[in-house]
Amino acid sequence: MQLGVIGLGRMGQIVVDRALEAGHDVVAFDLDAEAVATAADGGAEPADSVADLADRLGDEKRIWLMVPAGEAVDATLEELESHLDSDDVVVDGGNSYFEDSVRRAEACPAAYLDCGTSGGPAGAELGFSLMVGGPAWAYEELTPVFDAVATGPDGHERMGPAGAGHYVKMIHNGVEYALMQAYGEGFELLHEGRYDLDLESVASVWNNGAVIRSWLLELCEEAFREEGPDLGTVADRVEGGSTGTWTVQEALEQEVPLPLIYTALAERFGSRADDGRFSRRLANRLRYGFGRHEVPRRD
Ligand SMILES: NC(=O)C1=CN([C@@H]2O[C@H](COP(=O)(O)OP(=O)(O)OC[C@H]3O[C@@H](n4cnc5c(N)ncnc54)[C@H](O)[C@@H]3O)[C@@H](O)[C@H]2O)C=CC1
Ligand SMILES: O=C(CO)[C@H](O)[C@H](O)COP(=O)(O)O
Repeated sequence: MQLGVIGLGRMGQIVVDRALEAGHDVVAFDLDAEAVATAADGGAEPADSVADLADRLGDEKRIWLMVPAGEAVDATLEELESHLDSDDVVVDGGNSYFEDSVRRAEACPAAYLDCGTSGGPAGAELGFSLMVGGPAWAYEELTPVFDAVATGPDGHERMGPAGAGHYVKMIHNGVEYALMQAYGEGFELLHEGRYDLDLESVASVWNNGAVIRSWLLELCEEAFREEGPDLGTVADRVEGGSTGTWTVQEALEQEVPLPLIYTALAERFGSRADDGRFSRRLANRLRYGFGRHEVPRRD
């Protein structure tokens, strides 16, 4: 199959490489000419604009977007619009908000597949896990490409109509936040606790048969190995947060309690206070107010 890929960053380049490896023809475009050159070195046909990519694809276009969620997706779709008709299929493989995907599916002249993608750049060799929403015929049409980009036929599934793919991926990320928080808390107690433990070796033992073994735990083991048992210079600050925020917003709307995911998100936001948490500083001072407890003060 001939596939157009727009967005050739950490994730898009893997889509290109895996599609090429599986024998598909790829036409590639990115705003960054260097990224296009890298894709061309790997065997893709380079395009110098969205319109050029569309022209090179001919009839029955199959196009995979792997650009940052938000404005970049809308801008790309706007450029593509006049080149698309109802026989064409556009896949958005990024972390778009599911309601944006529903809106885009309604407006797009082509069939639109919202595809939640999990596995990250580290998933290049194994392949991704793909959660797809949109028309069944378009999903079936793109199945050879999904087989190539995912771990294989078991690594992708149609979740339902428009929005369902990105909805499932949003909640996947909420779970990711909670799992990261749980591992973080466990290792914090081990680190601060009463035994002098080698955290890399704890993670390694847990990864060998323990109930809580997982890829995230393998990444904990890697972090202790590469950064050292105290995590070296790694800062107390966690970026990102959009997908977790959407998950919590949806939970509030559906009145489904998600205390773990909410707490993980709140901890992430809390980590960004450059000047220390105001609430903790006030609690510190209040203990003096009611108990005359000593107030630890900063320099
Ligand atoms: N990095 C990760 O672990 C994962 C990322 N995703 C999602 O995949 C999408 C892409 O992520 P990454 O590859 O990590 O980002 P990235 O920042 O590495 O790459 C994005 C690429 O898109 C290009 N781009 C931006 N606007 C463009 C436009 N209008 N037209 C053409 N190219 C444009 C940029 O030049 C860049 O090369 C995002 O939605 C992200 O949330 C999904 C799963 C995992
Ligand atoms: O989707 C992912 C992993 O599954 C991406 O790594 C994403 O960027 C993480 O989300 P956030 O920025 O909200 O932490």
